Amino acid sequence: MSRSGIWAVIPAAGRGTRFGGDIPKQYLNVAGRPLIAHALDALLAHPRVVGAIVALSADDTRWPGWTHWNGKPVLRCDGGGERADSVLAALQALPPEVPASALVLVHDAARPNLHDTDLERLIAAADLAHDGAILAAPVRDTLKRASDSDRIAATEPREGLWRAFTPQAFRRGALTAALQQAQAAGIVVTDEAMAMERAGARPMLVEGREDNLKVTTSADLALAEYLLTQRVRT
Ligand SMILES: Nc1ccn([C@@H]2O[C@H](COP(=O)(O)OP(=O)(O)OP(=O)(O)O)[C@@H](O)[C@H]2O)c(=O)n1
Ligand SMILES: C[C@](O)(CO)[C@H](O)COP(=O)(O)O
Repeated sequence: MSRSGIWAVIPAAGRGTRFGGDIPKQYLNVAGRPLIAHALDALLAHPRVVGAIVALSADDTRWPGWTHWNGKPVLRCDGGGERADSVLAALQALPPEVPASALVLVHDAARPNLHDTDLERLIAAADLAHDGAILAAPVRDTLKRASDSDRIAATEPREGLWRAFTPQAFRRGALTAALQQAQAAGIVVTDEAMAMERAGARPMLVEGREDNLKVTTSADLALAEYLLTQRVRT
């Protein structure tokens, strides 16, 4: 399998409606920097990652205009209505010389606490896995299905269930085709693996750190601040 340069694809065109507030959460200051900066740092620190493309809202006025990070190119493109549309737009906006066989790492701008050890393990798995690989963690809590009145309707079996994180690593061509197929079918996929699964792939699950959190609501911010501040100190 190709071990060429890897491009990071960062969906950052969301509105942060669950988070609230006037500032899109990807630009909130966490541990002294915008949330998105932490994701760029983690991805572009890896020697195999040669550049990043960031999908932004067409009316984004806060993008600082970064064109390079850690000496590597940072491109931007317009995102879309759904996260999957933003990822597809970014894949299609990558430089044409990026081969279809090149690995891409799709990582949420809202996940600031990616560790280099997780990234290295994901890339090592994706190098060998024809169907790609994602960071994830086994479900460790008991899962309840709610009734329409927010009472427990049932307990769901958790054996074999995992929570998907990002980055998710796939070959550019295969992921582009899978996302196009899902879009054409009117299916809104919530992660890249879902599109690949629909196309018949069985991506590898790579167990990652539980603190690879996604900042979704304001309650997540304090934990993100703590985790990132601790990293700076250590
Ligand atoms: N149309 C969209 C929607 C989301 N995202 C990005 O996908 C990541 C994960 O999405 P989420 O956490 O849901 O962010 P938002 O969509 O902004 O949040 P909400 O659903 O609460 O509006 C974020 O980095 C977000 O910016 C994107 O690029 N394009
Ligand atoms: C891609 C993802 O982070 C994997 O868990 C998740 O599906 C994103 O969901 P969101 O609702 O778009 O934040």
